Amino acid sequence: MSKKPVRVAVTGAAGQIGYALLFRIASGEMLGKDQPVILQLLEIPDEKAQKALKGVMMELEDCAFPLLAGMEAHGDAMTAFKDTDYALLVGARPRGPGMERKDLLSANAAIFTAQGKALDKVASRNVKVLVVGNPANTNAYIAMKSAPSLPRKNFTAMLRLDHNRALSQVAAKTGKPVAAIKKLTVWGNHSPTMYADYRFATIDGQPVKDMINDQEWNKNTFLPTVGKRGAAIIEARGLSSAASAANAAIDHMRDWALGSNGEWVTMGIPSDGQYGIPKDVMFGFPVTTQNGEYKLVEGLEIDAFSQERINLTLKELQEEQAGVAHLL
Ligand SMILES: NC(=O)C1=CN([C@@H]2O[C@H](COP(=O)(O)OP(=O)(O)OC[C@H]3O[C@@H](n4cnc5c(N)ncnc54)[C@H](O)[C@@H]3O)[C@@H](O)[C@H]2O)C=CC1
Ligand SMILES: O=C([O-])CC(=O)C(=O)O
Repeated sequence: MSKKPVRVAVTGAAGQIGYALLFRIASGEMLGKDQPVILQLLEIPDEKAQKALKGVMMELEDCAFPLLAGMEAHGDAMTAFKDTDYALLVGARPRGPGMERKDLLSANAAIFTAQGKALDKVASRNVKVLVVGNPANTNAYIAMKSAPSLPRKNFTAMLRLDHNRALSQVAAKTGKPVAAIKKLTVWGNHSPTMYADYRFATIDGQPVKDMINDQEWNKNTFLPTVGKRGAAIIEARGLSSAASAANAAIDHMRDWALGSNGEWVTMGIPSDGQYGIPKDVMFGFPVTTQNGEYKLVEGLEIDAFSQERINLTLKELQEEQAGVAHLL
C-alpha cells in the first residue's frame, strides 16, 4: 500500500537554494522513493517573488514527479506551515563579498521570530525544522525560542555543508574516496570559527589522523579552507553557494528522517550541556540518527587544541545570542 503523503514546507522557495532543492525533494531524494510529498512553499508577499514562485511551480508540474502529491504557494507563514511535518527555513538574505554571516543578523533575525511563532501555532507537533538561512545557528536558536510549545529537539541548524566540505578536503589530502571516510565532524557555528575535526575519523578502519600526520596542514590549510569555503564560493561565483547548500539540506533531512545507519553526521542541535556547551546553544555536534531521532555522540576526548577551537566558536555563538536577546 502506498504511504500517506507528508507535508514539507520550504521558505525562500523562489530563491537560488530553493531552485536547487525543490526538484530533489519532489523526486524523493530527501524522504525516500516511496514517500509522497505535499510542498507548502513560502515566499515574501511581493508580486515579483510570488510570480517567480509560480514559475518554479510550473516547472515542478512539468517534471510530472510521481511522488509530488500536492503543491501550494503561500505568502504567509501561518498558512505555509499548517500541519507541516518538515520545515526547511531557507528564505533569508544571503551575504555578499566582504560580509560575515553574522552581519546578516539584523536583516534576518526578525524572519525567524515570526516563523518560529507560526510553527508553534500551526505545524505538526513532530515537525522537523532545518534552518539554512544565515546566520543559521542563531536563526535556529531564535526559531526554537519563539516556539515554546514545540520540543526543543525539533529545531536544527545546517552544518552539513561544512561537514561535506571537510569530507572532500580529507579525501583530496589522503587520496581516498569520500565514501570511505567515517567519524568526521564539525563542531560549533556555521562560520569561519567552526572546528572541523578529523581526530576520530577512519578510512577502512585506519585513523585519518595518522594518515595525514600533519598538524601544520590541519591548522593552516584544512581549517581555514573549510571555514572560509563559503566566502571563496562568493568570490568565485559572485553569489553564495546554492546547489551544494541544497544538497547538504537534502543530506541533513534524509539522514534525520531515514537514519544514518550508525554513521556519524554533523547537525546543529540545541545543546543539553554536553561537552561544556551551555543548554540551548545551537551547536554543531557529531550525531547518529535512527527512527527519526538524532543522538549526540558523547564521551569523545577533547584535547587542548580542540578545546581552544570549541571555546572560540562557542564564544561567537554566545555573542550572537546576546545580540538577539531583545527579540525573544
Ligand atoms: N547554512 C548554510 O550552510 C547556508 C546558508 N545559506 C543561506 O541561505 C539563505 C538563502 O540563500 P539563497 O537561496 O542563495 O538566497 P536568495 O536571495 O537567492 O533567496 C532567498 C529567498 O528567500 C526569500 N525570502 C526572504 N525573506 C523571506 C521570508 N520572510 N519568508 C519567505 N521567503 C523569504 C526571498 O524572496 C528570496 O526569494 C541565505 O541566508 C544564505 O546566506 C546559503 C548557503 C549555505
Ligand atoms: O557563505 C555564505 O554566505 C553562504 C554559506 O553559508 C556557505 O556557503 O557556507
